[in-house]
Amino acid sequence: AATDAEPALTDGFQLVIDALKLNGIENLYVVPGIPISDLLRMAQGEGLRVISFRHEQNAGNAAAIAGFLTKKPGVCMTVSAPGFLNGLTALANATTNCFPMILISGSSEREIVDLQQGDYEEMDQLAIAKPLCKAAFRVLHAQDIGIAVARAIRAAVSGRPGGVYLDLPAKLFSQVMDAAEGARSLVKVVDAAPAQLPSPDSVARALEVLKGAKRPLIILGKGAAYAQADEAVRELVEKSGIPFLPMSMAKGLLPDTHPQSAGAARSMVLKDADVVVLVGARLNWLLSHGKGKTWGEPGSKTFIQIDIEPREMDSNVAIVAPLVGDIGSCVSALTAGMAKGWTPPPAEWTGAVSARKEANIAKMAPKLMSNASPMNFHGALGALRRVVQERPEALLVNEGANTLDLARGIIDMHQPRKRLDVGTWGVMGIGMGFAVAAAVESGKPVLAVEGDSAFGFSGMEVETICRYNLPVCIVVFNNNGIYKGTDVNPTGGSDPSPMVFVPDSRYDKMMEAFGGEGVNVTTPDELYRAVSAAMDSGRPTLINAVIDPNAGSESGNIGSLNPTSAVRKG
Ligand SMILES: Nc1ncnc2c1ncn2[C@@H]1O[C@H](COP(=O)(O)OP(=O)(O)O)[C@@H](O)[C@H]1O
Ligand SMILES: Cc1ncc(Cc2csc(CCOP(=O)(O)OP(=O)(O)O)c2C)c(N)n1
Ligand SMILES: [Mg+2]
Repeated sequence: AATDAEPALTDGFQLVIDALKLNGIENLYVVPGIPISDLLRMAQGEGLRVISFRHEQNAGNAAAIAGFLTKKPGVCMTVSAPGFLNGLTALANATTNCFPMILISGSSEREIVDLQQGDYEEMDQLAIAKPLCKAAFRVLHAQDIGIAVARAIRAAVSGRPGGVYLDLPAKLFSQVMDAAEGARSLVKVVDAAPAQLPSPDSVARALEVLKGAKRPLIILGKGAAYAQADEAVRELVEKSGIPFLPMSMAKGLLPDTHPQSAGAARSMVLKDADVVVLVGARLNWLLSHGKGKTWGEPGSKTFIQIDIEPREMDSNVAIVAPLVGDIGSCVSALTAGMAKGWTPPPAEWTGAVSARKEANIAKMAPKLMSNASPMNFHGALGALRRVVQERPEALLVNEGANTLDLARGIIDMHQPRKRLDVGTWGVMGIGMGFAVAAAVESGKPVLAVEGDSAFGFSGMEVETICRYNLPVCIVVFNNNGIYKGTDVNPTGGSDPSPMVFVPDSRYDKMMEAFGGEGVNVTTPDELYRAVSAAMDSGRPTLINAVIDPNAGSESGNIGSLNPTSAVRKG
């Protein structure tokens, strides 16, 4: 504090907190330890919400999905070296999925790292982070903290969002400077993610191509969900009359029950469409790279692509009408262009899509009514489908193989940004980090539908969920193993197959260990009632859903990606 003789002073601890608060950061997802424990105590004391995890990967995943949900960078803080490394998978996953997050890690002093003198948790973290994220910065002087935080925020959310690493050597925190000078060094970011308008020529070109379509299709990707341009997207779909196909985390942008949704006719529309409009969706492995039998006759497709990243165009196949800009600006420009004259797609196309969709829904319906016990995936997911339909506000977290692939098609979503899953990388372990941040950021109930293997990657965070008393209901689809629970050791030896777990285990007891609710269910009806009760109570709940170990298939729907040996028999 200031006295007449001495000017007021501030320090690195305070400047980091001030810089984050000045830029609207409210929540920190962390694992404490040297050199950030005091920083976290101070941050909490100054009104930031500090959510403390059991493993940095989960804190990082929480920050990443917080970024996806809020369009502000989620902030994860870790200790140096091992804590930093544990956060890297989440930082890389955020960058791959275009989620804005900032990983802030304490680190050793440069002079010790550069001479490799063996400090406590010594590592050249900045160099290691750089290839895995969108941008990486280090701060050596307290007066640079303000500009560094501003740079990190803008790097995370501008253009294609992604992960940013900010390296803070321990001695930075205790550096002292004049408080007034410190205040002047802070930077409040202006227009961090500016609208990026498409060129009029590119809009005209895209409209020309679209007008010539006989069987057009709109594919909505998680970029379209992230953009929060929901009304503009709805207008494009409904004004154009074009069928739409939502990618996993774009489900709910328009309800899956929307008359123009082609979700239940995915194979047909990908094969038969002639002009495809990609809206914030990459033509990567999830869309078979825009090639092969998924897409019908070679050369039978014309692609229009809306994306904020110009280099995404032609990544896999030629894009005849690239629209580079932000989703809202591009979609609104297209809709405005249609107002000057637009003919909806031929009824034979929209009719054929609807007919196929209705037929597929009718074929699936009886499977979802299955009351078999032990449950199969369809019966269990039929019950959860009803819960989500009755509770459209709830957020749904989903990971696993069969548990993921079947839930994606069976559980309809009714509102935007409610389905949060493994995304582009198909990474296991996002579950509990996503569930915590979904509850913290939205204040809404969260339903996490987890394969038993997937749950195991982040399961220790049930204690975190209990500690903050979060409204999270975890359903573990317990089929005793990875993909199935039936694999056996081919030698007949005492070791179990590497693909199976302790049979008939009770994950619900884990939640009870920390004061949450644990329930064991063996029928879809019991599952429906237990989840409904959990959502009503808002209490941390884990439901152990017993699934028939025979019910699954190897790797869910992507078994074809597995290499097979040509020389080994059987
Ligand atoms: N605000 C935005 N405006 C335009 N494009 C965006 C925006 N945010 C993200 N994107 C783009 O959206 C795309 C998301 O693609 P992807 O992650 O493959 O979605 P999905 O897996 O749902 O198909 C990325 O290429 C990214 O550059
Ligand atoms: C970080 C990481 N390590 C391993 C893997 C490989 C994998 C993909 S899916 C999966 C778990 C499937 O078993 P689960 O029980 O969850 O689901 P179900 O089919 O319903 O039984 C693994 C281990 C991935 N994707 N990421
Ligand atoms: Mg399993």
